[in-house]
Amino acid sequence: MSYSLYKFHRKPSHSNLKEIPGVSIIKPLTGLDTNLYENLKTFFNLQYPRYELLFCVQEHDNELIDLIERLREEYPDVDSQLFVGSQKFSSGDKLLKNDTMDIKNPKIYNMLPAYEKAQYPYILISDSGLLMHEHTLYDMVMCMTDNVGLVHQMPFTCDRKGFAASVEKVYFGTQHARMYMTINLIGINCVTGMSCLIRKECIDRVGGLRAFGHYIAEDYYIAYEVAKQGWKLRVASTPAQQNSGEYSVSTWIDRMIRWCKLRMRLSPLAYLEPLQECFSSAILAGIVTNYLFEWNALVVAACHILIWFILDYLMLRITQGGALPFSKFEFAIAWLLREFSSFYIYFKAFTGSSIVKWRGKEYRLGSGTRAEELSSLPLPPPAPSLLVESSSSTTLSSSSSSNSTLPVAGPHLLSSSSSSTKQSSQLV
Ligand SMILES: CCCCCCCC/C=C\CCCCCCCC(=O)N[C@@H](CO)[C@H](O)/C=C/CCCCCCCCCCCCC
Ligand SMILES: O=c1ccn([C@@H]2O[C@H](COP(=O)(O)OP(=O)(O)O[C@H]3OC[C@@H](O)[C@H](O)[C@H]3O)[C@@H](O)[C@H]2O)c(=O)[nH]1
Repeated sequence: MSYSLYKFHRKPSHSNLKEIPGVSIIKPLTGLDTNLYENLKTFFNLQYPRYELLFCVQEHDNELIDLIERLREEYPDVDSQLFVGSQKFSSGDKLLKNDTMDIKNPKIYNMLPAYEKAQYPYILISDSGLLMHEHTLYDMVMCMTDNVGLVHQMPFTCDRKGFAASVEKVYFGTQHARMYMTINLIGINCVTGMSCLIRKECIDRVGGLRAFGHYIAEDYYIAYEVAKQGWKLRVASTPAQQNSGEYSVSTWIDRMIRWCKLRMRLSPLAYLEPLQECFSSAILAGIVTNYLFEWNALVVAACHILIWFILDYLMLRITQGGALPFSKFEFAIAWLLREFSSFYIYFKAFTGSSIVKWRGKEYRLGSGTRAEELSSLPLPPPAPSLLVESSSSTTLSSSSSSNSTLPVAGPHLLSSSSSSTKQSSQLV
């Protein structure tokens, strides 16, 4: 709690904006979410001197493309490009079908062409459901001091209507925030890839984003690699504002089961997670104090739960940085539901199959979240080349990939060499 209080919602230090490096913001998109227009719009309004927006549409979707085009027309001064999935890999490119066959992570697959085109030294991987405050990019860059290689936002949520939104906010602002901040405070890699500002050189050094394509938990491996190269990982001063329009308690539970399955394969410590929940630790505290001091176990457990509940409320207020959008009564109900549903989530993750469903596709998780897809990714078509639509013109580009060595199983990556060249020419 103290670390969050120290970390969050602080004003960034002032510095000479001209010295700030450019940022290539990669937005992997899969579908038309209710809030997508509103969310993407915030990226065109960022108060930052030099950035480009690289939109990646996984599969051809006219409505989604129209929405992005509308925004790009509204903001002609913002440098942006659109990469459409079905047109991105071609026989004409050096990034050939065979080179992409080993990429199982669909988010990585989707982002590849944008990464190849990114022109700035920093890249920001930013998930589709995020809304960004106009100063957040600047704040994140300010956190990227000389020894820092990756700045990540702790996942949190915007204020949205409905009980499901309250449950999500309570989860991300209490249990998740507590663990996320604690683990980061003690310097262990705990990075969620929802909103990550990364020095591009760190990724280039291992052959580009494709080097992480084997794993579903690409975020963990990216952070692992950055740290291995001697850089520090830092939590940003503002939490990520998830603002997806499609949410419900069951969607949240399914997502948490998927995340838990990932963590189980990243660290055996994940199996101890149930022990750090309020009710299980209350039972343990009751038993232990009864054994040691003969205290009344029920009273100890009740006090434990009450104190925990109050501290969780404070933690949520700290993460929110202001008033909550629901009453204390609603907080209590959402908190109880969150606490009890956690055991269901652990049970399903620990005892369920190794298959996870992500955006309609299924993947079998192997060791270290190494993935084997059960429903295939869209294969590269025999089209002439990679189509890139830029804000000023439409260009035909050929991109190249590296001859990188890909990560090995388990939470370790092998360093590899990389070489990449880029060319582009006007479309006639
Ligand atoms: C007696 C109590 C023992 C408590 C042991 C607690 C072990 C906790 C382990 C993990 C909790 C992490 C929760 C953070 C949220 C991560 C969200 C997430 O799942 N994100 C995934 C999807 O984006 C992502 O791929 C994973 C990222 C990081 C996973 C980190 C796993 C290693 C954790 C090792 C922790 C040791 C902590 C010990 C200290 C308190
Ligand atoms: O098939 C897919 C799935 C997802 N994505 C993109 O990946 C991003 C995250 O997807 P979701 O919002 O569905 O999933 P999550 O929030 O659970 O992802 C999170 O957990 C898993 C990690 O690997 C991700 O880095 C992290 O963002 C979105 O921008 C989405 O559009 C793809 O581009 N293709």
